[in-house]
Amino acid sequence: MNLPEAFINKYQKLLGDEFDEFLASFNNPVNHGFRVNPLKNQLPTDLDLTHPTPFSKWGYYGNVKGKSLNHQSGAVYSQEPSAMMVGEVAAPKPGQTVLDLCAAPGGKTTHLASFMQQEGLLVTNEIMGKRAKVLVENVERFGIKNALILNETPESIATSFPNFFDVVLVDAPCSGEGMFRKDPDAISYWSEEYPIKCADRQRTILKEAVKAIKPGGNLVYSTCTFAPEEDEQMIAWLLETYPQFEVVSIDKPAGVEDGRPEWANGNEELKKTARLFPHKVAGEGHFIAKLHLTEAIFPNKEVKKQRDSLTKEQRGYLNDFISEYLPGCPQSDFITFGDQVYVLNSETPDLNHLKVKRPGLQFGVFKKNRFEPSYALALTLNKESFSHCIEIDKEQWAKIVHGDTIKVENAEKYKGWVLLVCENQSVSFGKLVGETVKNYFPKGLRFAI
Ligand SMILES: C[S@@+](CC[C@H](N)C(=O)[O-])C[C@H]1O[C@@H](n2cnc3c(N)ncnc32)[C@H](O)[C@@H]1O
Repeated sequence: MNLPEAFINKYQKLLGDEFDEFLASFNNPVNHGFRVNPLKNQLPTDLDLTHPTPFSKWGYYGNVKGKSLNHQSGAVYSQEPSAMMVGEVAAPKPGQTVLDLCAAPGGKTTHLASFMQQEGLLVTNEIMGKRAKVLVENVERFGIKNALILNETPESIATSFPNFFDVVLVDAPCSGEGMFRKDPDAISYWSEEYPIKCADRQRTILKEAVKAIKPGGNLVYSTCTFAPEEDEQMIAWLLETYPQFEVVSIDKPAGVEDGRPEWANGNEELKKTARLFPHKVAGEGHFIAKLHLTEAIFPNKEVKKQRDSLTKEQRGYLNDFISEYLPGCPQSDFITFGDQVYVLNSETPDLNHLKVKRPGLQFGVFKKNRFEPSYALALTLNKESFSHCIEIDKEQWAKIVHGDTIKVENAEKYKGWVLLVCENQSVSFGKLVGETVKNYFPKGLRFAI
């Protein structure tokens, strides 16, 4: 691998005797990984689950194809193995308020949701419009019901959510040195000054992120770079600027190292942070810090709640659908954006002035005199929660994701919405007319096997 000379010189000085081993690791193969989805009631099929990663209880080494049932149904999420440690350090509890500030494509968001078990509010935000779209797709595929998805700046998040979250994750945009082996293109962006520029941006993001943490809450900061400017030095700056934070010790699996105080201001507390080096663990380079906010930094402001916004007529259509198809579904509040209807989480603040991609789980859409359930809803359900399910085989699944209609034999004498289930994973809604299942797999997501 062709690494920049300035990069080599920098780490030769910093790492000393360790440097040769570090450099050699760039020629080793990349480790691939995936996490299984505990929000689905079924483990994936056809996947080797005999090589767990040490970084997450849901993590395994191995490769998952994008055009596979396991990926499409959200049974798994492909993630670089050492990146799995970030969610594990954050480990939010069900019922908490959680912010993933720099979230796309959604690796950490789906991991945080795995801990939350659909309870509490997960605000997941991505500043770049195109990347926010991918975040939506991944949140929906994973079957997350409690996410509010935003496409905002950290400033506006801080304004709308003052002292609000129990857990804030800043998985910061960084110089990406830890990903050089996995994504050699990242090398072309690198220069000696790049980590310093990235550190400036990270400070700007963190100055906003701290405003959104509740006293008693935790901040998790992570990067995928080795650069001390973006890692230990960033935490040293944070502790000097906001003495209300204390560093929380991170449990480290074998090979994960302590942060290096000598690469910052010598503050021994920095040893509690974690460094993942590719010559020490089977994964790429990462840095993780966890900080506890002991008392408020900023005065408290009241946050207005978002209200249910269904008309009586819309409520009627929804109740009809729920009583026919979702008998055990608990009573929820809903919010409409145009014709689209979303489940409203009780913690959701007033959404005015925010660029909202999804105010909650997309439930469906009102069309003239009827209600049509969404693909996102289908992926949160299982055979037990929907009244009409049809089991399809892999061949039929391939037709569904391609956008074709399928025929089912011995369909019950029944017309209407059906949840299509393949190998115990919900894959889409369809509509049964005679023996034909009309395809409702979203046009924008269709693919050929
Ligand atoms: C390391 S990536 C996040 C990866 C993601 N957490 C995951 O696990 O899939 C950092 C993200 O920060 C976003 N970003 C870039 N500049 C930003 C800024 N000024 N403020 C907030 N986010 C920013 C990038 O678009 C990118 O999606």
